[in-house]
Amino acid sequence: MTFQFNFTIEDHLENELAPAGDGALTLNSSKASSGSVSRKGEPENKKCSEEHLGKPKSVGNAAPPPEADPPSAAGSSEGSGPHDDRPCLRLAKEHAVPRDLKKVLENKVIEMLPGLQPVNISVVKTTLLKENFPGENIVSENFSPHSDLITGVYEGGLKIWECTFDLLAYFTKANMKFSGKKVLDLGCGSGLLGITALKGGAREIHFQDYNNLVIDEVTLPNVVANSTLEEEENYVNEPDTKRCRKSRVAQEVCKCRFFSGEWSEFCKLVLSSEKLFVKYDLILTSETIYNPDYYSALHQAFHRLLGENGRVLLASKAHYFGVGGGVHLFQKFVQERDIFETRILKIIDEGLKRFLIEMTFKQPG
Ligand SMILES: C[S@@+](CC[C@H](N)C(=O)[O-])C[C@H]1O[C@@H](n2cnc3c(N)ncnc32)[C@H](O)[C@@H]1O
Repeated sequence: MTFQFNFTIEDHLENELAPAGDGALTLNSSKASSGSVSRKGEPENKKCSEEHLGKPKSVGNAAPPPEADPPSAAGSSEGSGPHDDRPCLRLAKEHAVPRDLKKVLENKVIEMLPGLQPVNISVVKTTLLKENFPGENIVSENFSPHSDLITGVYEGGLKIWECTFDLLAYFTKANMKFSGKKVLDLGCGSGLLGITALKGGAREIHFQDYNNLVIDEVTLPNVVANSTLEEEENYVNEPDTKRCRKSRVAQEVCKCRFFSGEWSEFCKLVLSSEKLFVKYDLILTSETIYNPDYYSALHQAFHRLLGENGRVLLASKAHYFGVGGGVHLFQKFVQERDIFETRILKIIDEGLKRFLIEMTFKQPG
């Protein structure tokens, strides 16, 4: 099985992209994957007030988040709780897949990702990353070079986070079956989890990321690139290779839908997009519980979108320094809501401690 993604984010972002004079440019990241957070700038499609954004997170501050009840979440149907303070709501939208799939890979360079992945992974480098950011206001000015994301502005999807590889390894080890399933890669970033499901024969795969840019520049190109490579491998000896390849790639990509936006907005969008929305059999999510302010929206998304016999596979670091979230806090949050059962599938105790967790409904049906 071969994977690809479309950039090595560190190459592009480690240098802290300076904001262009017009304020268009915007990204900042570092190799550290500790989940340190800074807040800067405002999302394009919805400017947020200070109250909505919540308290600034200081880099490297490992203090637990406040336990006192913050203001209740606007529009939340799950009631208030210790972490219902909702940050800015970036509106959700579905991204159209271009008819000409070749265009998606224009200016992208494909290369193998080095490392010890359980599967071969290659990378599509986005050479024009800087220039390709019109409109998405991810401002880097004064943003700490050690931050991986900016709360409410850029939520980290341009980087491939460690726990994605933990889940990929688990899929291989557990001989995970995707065939015929409807799958959501929630907080997808590079989209590797969803791509794996696609390759494994999933019936339908939805990819969601907070940022438009991530979907357009990273997730979608990766899906197309992986479908393309797969075709090249499979059909290399067949006579009418080209025609065959085209149609098969299109068929694969047709199984996928791409969304950006904040989780509760995403929920609203997908639930209203079809009269009888068929819920997901499987929700895959990696490194999405770093911020306790998002727990309500995340839990609500699981609750509203997971099929009654479905399961969530969640990968996370034990703790996210600087942001305050982590496995213990999230499990406590889930227990308090009493909707899901959680089960630890695996603990990875090398470097930063990490967990793979399964969530299922307590009372299916
Ligand atoms: C740290 S990144 C992880 C990306 C990817 N899953 C990985 O493991 O490489 C967190 C992801 O969750 C998404 N995310 C975080 N908070 C969100 C929110 N409140 N609403 C929607 N998406 C959010 C971001 O878009 C981002 O892709």
